[in-house]
Amino acid sequence: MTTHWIDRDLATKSVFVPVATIDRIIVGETAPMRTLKRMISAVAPSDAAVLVRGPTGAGKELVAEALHRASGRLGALVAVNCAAIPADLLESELFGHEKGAFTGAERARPGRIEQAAGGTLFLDEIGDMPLALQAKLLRVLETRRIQRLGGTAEQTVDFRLVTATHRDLAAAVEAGTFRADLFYRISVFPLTVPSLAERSADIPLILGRLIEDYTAANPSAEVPHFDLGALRALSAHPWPGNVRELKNVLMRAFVMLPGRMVTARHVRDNLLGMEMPCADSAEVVLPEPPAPTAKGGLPDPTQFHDALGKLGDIDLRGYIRDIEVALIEAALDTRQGNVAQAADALRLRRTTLIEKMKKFGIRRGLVA
Ligand SMILES: Nc1ncnc2c1ncn2[C@@H]1O[C@H](COP(=O)(O)OP(=O)(O)OP(=O)(O)O)[C@@H](O)[C@H]1O
Repeated sequence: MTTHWIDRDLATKSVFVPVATIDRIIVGETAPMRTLKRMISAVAPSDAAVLVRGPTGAGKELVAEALHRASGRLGALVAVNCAAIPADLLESELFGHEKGAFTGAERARPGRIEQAAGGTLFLDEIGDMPLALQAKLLRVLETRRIQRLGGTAEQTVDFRLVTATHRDLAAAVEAGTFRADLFYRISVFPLTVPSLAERSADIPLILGRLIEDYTAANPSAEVPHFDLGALRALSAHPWPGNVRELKNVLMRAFVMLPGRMVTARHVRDNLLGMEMPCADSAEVVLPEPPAPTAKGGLPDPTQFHDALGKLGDIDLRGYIRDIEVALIEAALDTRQGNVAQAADALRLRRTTLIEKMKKFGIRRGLVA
């Protein structure tokens, strides 16, 4: 950690907030994500300006949300995407305007900076802010005072600034498109969100959270189940669009493979390659039972010794989950969706089976 991060605000106000608060917002347990969350926890309670860097779709906005929620600030989190608003409108969007300030300003309107009073102002894509506006923002950061367009009175505003960019701002300073003084002002505490490829071991966890979010918003959606091979294929993908791209892949799985077992081939051909899955594979694909078998057709557990020798490693929890899902679905299929009979067949209590079905998103036989 370099000392230029330690400014007065940070030194006097920083208290670590529990990482649990941040864990609820940002999913990820790999080393770079744990480090990022510890840094968020350390800086959140201070007033230090945070610059969030990272590739597109990696979760920079989520970091801003985590910083705000963990800050204890009672005001709102106000987000402005500097790249999405035309340059000539950005100034009035940020500073607000008085009635008659320009043609069409029929009413006075507070700006986004005012709206962030007592809270956090999140300026996304700050690297796209026009130079003239950069000078005005710098003045606000130095004086903590703003003036609406067409107004004469100044007012004091207390907000915490979080900015984000996928650009190399130091290079933009060199090129003369970003002010050096503003760069130092906004990057008191720089945070970097790693690309998804740098934390591919987090993909199953992130996928789980995205599925939860999707089913909360679409309760009747049938959840696709990713088998071990599918998870491996996802891990091998380079993810240029990061978590946003993973989210798109999952949306395709909900549309193309609802309630089905998703395999590595599905991932490569249908979800990343965008071919429609074959109609003849419309049924749930159960793993091939290897021979010789014990217990009336189920794989003999002694075979795992040989298999593991060849494989080298295995995601045990993922593999056991796939087996559980496949057996529960098979039991339900053969009992025409009757949960009580399927529970008997699996020697489970009915309530235990229902709990498992809810956990895995298996809806067959459950009353909505
Ligand atoms: N760790 C994560 N866990 C769950 N969802 C995530 C995670 N990271 C990102 N997402 C989701 O991925 C999507 C993209 O994230 P976000 O908008 O924060 O990225 P960004 O880096 O700000 O993108 P951009 O550079 O385009 O502004 C969002 O829907 C977000 O909720």
